[in-house]
Amino acid sequence: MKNILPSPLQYKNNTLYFAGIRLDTIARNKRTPFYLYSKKTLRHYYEYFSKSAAKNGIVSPLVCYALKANSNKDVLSTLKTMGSGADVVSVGELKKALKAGIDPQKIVFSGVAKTEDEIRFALKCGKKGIYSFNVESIEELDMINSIAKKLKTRARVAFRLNPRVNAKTHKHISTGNKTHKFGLLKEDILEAMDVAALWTNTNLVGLSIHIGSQLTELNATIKAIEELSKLALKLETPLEFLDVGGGLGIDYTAEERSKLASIDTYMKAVSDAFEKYYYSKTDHCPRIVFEPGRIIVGKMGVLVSRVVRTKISDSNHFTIIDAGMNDLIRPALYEAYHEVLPAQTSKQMIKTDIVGPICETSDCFGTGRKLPKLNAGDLVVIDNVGAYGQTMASTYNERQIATEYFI
Ligand SMILES: Cc1ncc(COP(=O)(O)O)c(C=O)c1O
Ligand SMILES: N[C@@H](CCCC[NH3+])C(=O)O
Repeated sequence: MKNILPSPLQYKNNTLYFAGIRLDTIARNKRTPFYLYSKKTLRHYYEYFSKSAAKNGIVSPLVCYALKANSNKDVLSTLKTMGSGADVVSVGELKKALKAGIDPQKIVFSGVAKTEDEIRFALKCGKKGIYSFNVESIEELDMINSIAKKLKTRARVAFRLNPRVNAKTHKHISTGNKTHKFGLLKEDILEAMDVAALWTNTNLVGLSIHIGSQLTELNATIKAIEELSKLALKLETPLEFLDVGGGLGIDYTAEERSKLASIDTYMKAVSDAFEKYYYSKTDHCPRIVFEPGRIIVGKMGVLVSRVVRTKISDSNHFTIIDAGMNDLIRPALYEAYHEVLPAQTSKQMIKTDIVGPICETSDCFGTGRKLPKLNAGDLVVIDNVGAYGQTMASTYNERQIATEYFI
C-alpha cells in the first residue's frame, strides 16, 4: 500500500474528475459551494496509519481520531467500522462519537474548559464512562474528582503534559510551549500526585501530550516524547497508556510534499523514541494512544464552488467565487495555502486573485494564481479541505453552511 494515495482529483482530457466521476456531473443539481469527500481516500489514510503503527512496533496502538478535524456522521461511522476510537473536546463531539457507535472505552476527552455538565455526561456514558479525561489543570482534576464522588463512581484520568517544546508550525496551532494554555507543567503534575484529596474518586491511567498541528518535521515530537517518558518513569503509578496526541501534517503545496515526514517516518520516530526513553528503562508496557485528525481526513475532501463573476480593477484581476471564508476559514486565519483547480483546463492562463463573497479583504483563497480565464457558472475546486474545513464553517454574513457529500 502506498503511503500517499493519488488525490481523488484527476484530470482526463482537460476535464476534472473526482473519485473517477466528472466534477460537472457531480455538481449538476447541487447548490454550490459544497464539500465533497472520497470514502476511498478516507479509508486509505486510516488503514495506512493504523497498519503503520503495528508495522513499526508500536505497543497495542489505539487510534482516537480527533473529531474536530471533521465530524461528519458518515466519516465517523466509516472510521468506527474500521475500529477507530475518538478524541473529543466538547460534549457535542462526544455525543456525535457515541451516535456513530464508537465505544466510550475508546474515547479520550481533551480541552482546557470541560464544564461540569460535560464531565457528568462523560462519566455517565456507556457502562463505564469514557476511556480517559485528558486533564489540563489541577482545577479540572478537582472538579472531575468531586463530580465522580457525587456520582459514586471513579473517573479515569490522564495528565496532559505541557512538554515545553516549540513545534515548528503556524503560531496559532502550536500548543506545547510553556506560554500556551494547554496541559500542565511537569512540576505541577508531580505536586498534584501528592494531594490525596484529588484522588479519592479518580484513577491516573495515563499521560498525554499534543504539541501542535500540521507538523512537518519531528524533532519537537521526539523531544516531547522524551519529556513524557521521563515524567512517566518518575511517577510511581503504573500507567495503562501514553498518548502522543495528533499533529502529523499533510502536503498542501509541492514544496511541503518533498519535505513532509511520512506516516511511516512518523511511526518509526515515535516507536524509537519510546523504546529509547521509556521501554528500555522499565518493565511496564503501557499502550500508545494516537489522536490524529488532519492526516486521516485532510486529503479526502474538496470544496466545490462556482464562479459568480470576474472583475478587473486597475491591474488586478479577480475571480469571484461563491465560496467564502465562512465556508473555509484556513486561508484567512492562518494564511494557509490551498490549491484552486478549474473543472476545465486551458492553455491560456491568466493571473488572478480568487476571492469570495464575504465583506472582508481576508476573504481570499489565493492571490496571483494561474488559472484559465473563467466565466460565471464555471466550477472550481479548493483542494485538501477534508480537515478543518466544514467543522470551522460559520454563517457569517447570514450564509448557509455548505452541504457535505460523500462519494
Ligand atoms: C488535543 C488534540 N488532539 C488531537 C488534535 C488533532 O490534531 P491534528 O489534526 O493536527 O492531527 C488536536 C488538534 O490540534 C488537539 O488539540
Ligand atoms: N484549525 C487548525 C488546526 C488546529 C487543530 C486544533 N488543535 C487548522 O485548520 O489547521
